[in-house]
Amino acid sequence: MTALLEVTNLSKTYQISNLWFKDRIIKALEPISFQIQAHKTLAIVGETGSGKSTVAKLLVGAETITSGEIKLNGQSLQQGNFKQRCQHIRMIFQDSGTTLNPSLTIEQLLDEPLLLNTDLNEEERVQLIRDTLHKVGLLAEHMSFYPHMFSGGQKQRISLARAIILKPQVIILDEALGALDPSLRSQMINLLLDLQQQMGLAYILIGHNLGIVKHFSDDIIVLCQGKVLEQGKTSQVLNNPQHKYTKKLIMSQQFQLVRQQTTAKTKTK
Ligand SMILES: Nc1ncnc2c1ncn2[C@@H]1O[C@H](COP(=O)(O)OP(=O)(O)OP(=O)(O)O)[C@@H](O)[C@H]1O
Repeated sequence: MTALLEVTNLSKTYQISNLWFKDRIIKALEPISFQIQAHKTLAIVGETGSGKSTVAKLLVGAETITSGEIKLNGQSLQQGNFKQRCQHIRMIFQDSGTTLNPSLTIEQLLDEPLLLNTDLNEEERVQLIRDTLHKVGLLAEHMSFYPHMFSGGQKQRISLARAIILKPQVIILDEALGALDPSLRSQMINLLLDLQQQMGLAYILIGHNLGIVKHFSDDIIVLCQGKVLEQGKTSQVLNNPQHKYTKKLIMSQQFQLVRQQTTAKTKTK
C-alpha cells in the first residue's frame, strides 16, 4: 500500500557566510526517512535544537531541502509548489494568538485560505466556514468576532479550523498543545482525535511532552542534534528505550512530573 506521506533521506544543511572567516556549515537535519498512513500520528521528539522544526519547515516548503524526497500519495512534492502543499499539508503552532491576524474577523481569517486556494463562490465559502467552526466546537456567531475576543484554547480551535478548512491530509502540530493547561489540552486532544477519525487525517506531532506523545501517537522518532537516534512504535520505544538519550529524556520528564505533583500538594496544604 502506498503511504500517504513518504519521506526519504530528507536533510538540511545551512551555510553561514562570513566575510572574514571560513563559511560555517550547520547540519540542522541529517538524512531522515519515515512514512505515515492516513489516520495515524507520528511524534517527533527531542531537546531544543535537535531539528524537529526543521523537519516541519521542510515538509511545508518553508525551507528548501538539501537532499532527499517528499512524496504525498506516491507523488513527489515539487520545491516551491506552495499551492499543492498548502492544500494538503497544514501546520498549527504553539502560540496561536500571535499567528492569527488581530485586525481580521474569524470569518475573514477562515476565508483567506479559501480565496487563495479554491474557486468557491461567497455563499459556498460562508457555508464552509460555518461547518468548519461547528466541527471544532465553535459557533457560527463567532464569525464576526476578532481573535482578541477568544481565550487561548478557543484561539487554538480557530487555528485548527483554519488548518482543516482546505480538507488537508496531513497536519503538523508544532508544539501546538504544550501551552494549554491540562484540561484544555485533553479537550483539544479529544477534538484532534475525533477529526482524525472523521477526516482520515495524519498528524505529525512535534513536542517535548512525552505524556502527550504516549497518549496520542502511533509512531515516534527521537532526534538529537539533527540525527535520528531511535524510531519505531511509540509504545515500544517509550517502554523499552534503547538509547541513553531517550532514557534521559524519559527520566527528566518523570522527574518534572513528580516535582509538579509535589508542588501542587504543598500548595493545597
Ligand atoms: N535559518 C537557520 N540558519 C542557521 N541555522 C539554523 C536555522 N534554523 C535552524 N538552525 C539550526 O538548526 C538546528 C535545528 O534547529 P530546529 O529549530 O529544527 O530545532 P528544534 O528541535 O525545533 O528546536 P526547538 O525545540 O527549540 O524549536 C539548530 O542548531 C538551529 O540553530
